[in-house]
Amino acid sequence: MNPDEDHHPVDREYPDTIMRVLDANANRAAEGLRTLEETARFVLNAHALTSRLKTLRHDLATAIQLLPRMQLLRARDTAGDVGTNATTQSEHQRSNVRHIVSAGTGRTQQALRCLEEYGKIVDAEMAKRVEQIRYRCYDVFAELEQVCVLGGDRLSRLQRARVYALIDGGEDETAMVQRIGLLADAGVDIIQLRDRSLDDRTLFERAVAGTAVTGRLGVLWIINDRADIAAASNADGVHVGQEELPVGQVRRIVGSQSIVGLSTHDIHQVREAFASTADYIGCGPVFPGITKQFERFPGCDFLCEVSREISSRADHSETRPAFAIGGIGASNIDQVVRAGFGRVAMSGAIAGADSAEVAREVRTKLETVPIDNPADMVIA
Ligand SMILES: Cc1ncc(COP(=O)(O)OP(=O)(O)O)c(N)n1
Ligand SMILES: Cc1nc(C(=O)O)sc1CCOP(=O)(O)O
Ligand SMILES: [Mg+2]
Repeated sequence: MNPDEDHHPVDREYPDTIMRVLDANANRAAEGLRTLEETARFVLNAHALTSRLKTLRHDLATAIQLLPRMQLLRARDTAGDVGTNATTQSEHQRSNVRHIVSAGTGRTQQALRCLEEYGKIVDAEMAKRVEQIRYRCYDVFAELEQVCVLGGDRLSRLQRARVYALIDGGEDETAMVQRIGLLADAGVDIIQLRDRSLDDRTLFERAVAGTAVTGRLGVLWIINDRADIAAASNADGVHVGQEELPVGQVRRIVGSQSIVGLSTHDIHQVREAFASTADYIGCGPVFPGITKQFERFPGCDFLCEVSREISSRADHSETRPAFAIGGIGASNIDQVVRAGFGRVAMSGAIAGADSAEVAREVRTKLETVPIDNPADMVIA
């Protein structure tokens, strides 16, 4: 349908008062949905939610087309609207993203209800469609608010993270928990459980124990390779490699509130990762190390390429935090820093008795590199 044409069977003129309510609330609902969609897209990186909000916005536009558009426009009288000056103090105050979301969801729901009630006078089909949209909004909005609290908190901690430690499951659970405590005290921001020697049940139990202790210590807890175990143990996220389950499928298992990390070994993989729903990338291997053997080392040249790629993208919502990985420790951290990296992941270097000193020394060097904090968002 050409939106400029008025296809409504205009066998009657509706009062301007009714048309003004419909016109104002159609605009209000569409604007509210767009605000929420932009939040899901640019602030929260919540791709599935973004597309659900977009579909709702399009369905609303289709329903509104059932109204006599010319009558709506003729009735519009913004200058004569006594409500335009009747603003409240709270309308001008949005201190954080969560605040924007709760204001947006509330406004949109109210506008949809008005559209539905007044729409019944003009077009019953339109009112019925809006009612369905309102019901769908309840679910999507509930999820959006949860992502804001949990996912938003995780993402903002990820944005600030510099030191990422990979650990195994230890001799037993107590030993692993002690190790986590020591690393957290040394300022490590993220800890990954990477242990391919444990059976699934033991890995799951270690993952659950890690979720509890890292939650208390304020450290992010990531499970290597296993989206199922990350989801079952309520970990903060999962890390996968290029030969493992694709990020989109991992996302289906862990949901939009979890962190998903992806390994990259060349600049094409980095660009692909930035176009995916991955929340961060590992870049390596930089140097030979004791944890894993490699045939090829993209090294510091690769890190320089990634740094250039990130700084060339003006819209930082199109990049992700990047952690250099592979053989990194106190002895070579200067080279990583010179390549422009302010974040690293380490395994072998933080496995010994001096792990806390290494973590602290590495962190001090990394802090000389500014890290982009794109949203710089306060999701309190
Ligand atoms: C932070 C981080 N970066 C890279 C990796 C490596 O993942 P992957 O390529 O899947 O190799 P494995 O660790 O599974 O052997 C990682 N685990 N963490
Ligand atoms: C598991 C792993 N993945 C890498 C990659 O480049 O993807 S490097 C690596 C080993 C990390 O341990 P260490 O710090 O002991 O070298
Ligand atoms: Mg892997």
